[in-house]
Amino acid sequence: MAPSAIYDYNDRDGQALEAISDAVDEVNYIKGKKAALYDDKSNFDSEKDKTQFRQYDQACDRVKSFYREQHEKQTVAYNLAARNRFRSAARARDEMTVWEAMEKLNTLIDESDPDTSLSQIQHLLQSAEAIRRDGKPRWMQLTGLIHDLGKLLFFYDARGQWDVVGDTFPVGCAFDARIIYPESFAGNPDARDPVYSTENGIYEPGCGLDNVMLSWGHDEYLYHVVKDQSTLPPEALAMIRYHSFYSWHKEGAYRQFMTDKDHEMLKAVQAFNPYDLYSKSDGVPSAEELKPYYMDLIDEFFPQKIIKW
Ligand SMILES: O[C@H]1[C@H](O)[C@@H](O)[C@H](O)[C@@H](O)[C@H]1O
Ligand SMILES: [Fe+2]
Ligand SMILES: [Fe+2]
Repeated sequence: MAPSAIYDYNDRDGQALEAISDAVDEVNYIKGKKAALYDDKSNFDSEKDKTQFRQYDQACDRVKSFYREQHEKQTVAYNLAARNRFRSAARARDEMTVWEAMEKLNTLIDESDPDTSLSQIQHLLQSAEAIRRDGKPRWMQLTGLIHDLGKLLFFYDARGQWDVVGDTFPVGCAFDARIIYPESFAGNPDARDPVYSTENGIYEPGCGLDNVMLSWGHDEYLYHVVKDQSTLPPEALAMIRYHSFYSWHKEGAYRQFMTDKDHEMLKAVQAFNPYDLYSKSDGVPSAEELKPYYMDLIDEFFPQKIIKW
């Protein structure tokens, strides 16, 4: 389908189709959500083949030097300090609506991303629209819309992009070889620490991902914001918190730390991932046209409207 056709339902027959899509959501809820959530016959209209995404060996120098810096600086010491700063900073850093946050984020160009040079608002709308197009529940559409809003951290309390964007990985245990550019961890002092460099490091097998410290960035930050201020379900929180943890959700690393609940959440994160990744080659959505639909969706799950960031 040509990109222009994808957004047809926003034009002439928009209202009728919106009613149908609402009804489909309703049914999905009643049916117990999961069947609709976890089927993976995705029907993306990408011009780009799926194998052409995340080709880090062919990525430009900007991406490579981003990851060198991130892998050298994300240490246990840094992660404890970042979490302390986050907790002690008198909330809030800022107060604004979700839509205002999307607009604020729009000036950031993500240096870690080899697959898109679009603005963040466009990436968020592409993800949400791909989820909506597949008839997924409203909470999941909203999750697509907001999943990268944690990148706002860049404007508040960041040392650079290296502690905001990019893939995440656990600190405090050995860096797995399935993380992209694993060789760049040689410059991280934790790789030579007698405890942090062991397979389980400071963790116990089966301790649960809740207890594993993932490299600080947009996922963890937004998870806390959304957990406290929205009515989104646990699957949505997991999609937000773990969407950048590719060595885990895509490559199968760090499975020894998981609990039964983490296995459930893994399915949700994996169901979300194609919408985040492959929608990057979809047509560019019109923020103005889509705004009314998503404003309603935001109101549904963020009761107090003005969010503390
Ligand atoms: O470059 C991207 C980008 O920063 C995304 O927001 C993040 O979720 C991905 O894991 C990463 O590969
Ligand atoms: Fe992200
Ligand atoms: Fe994303």
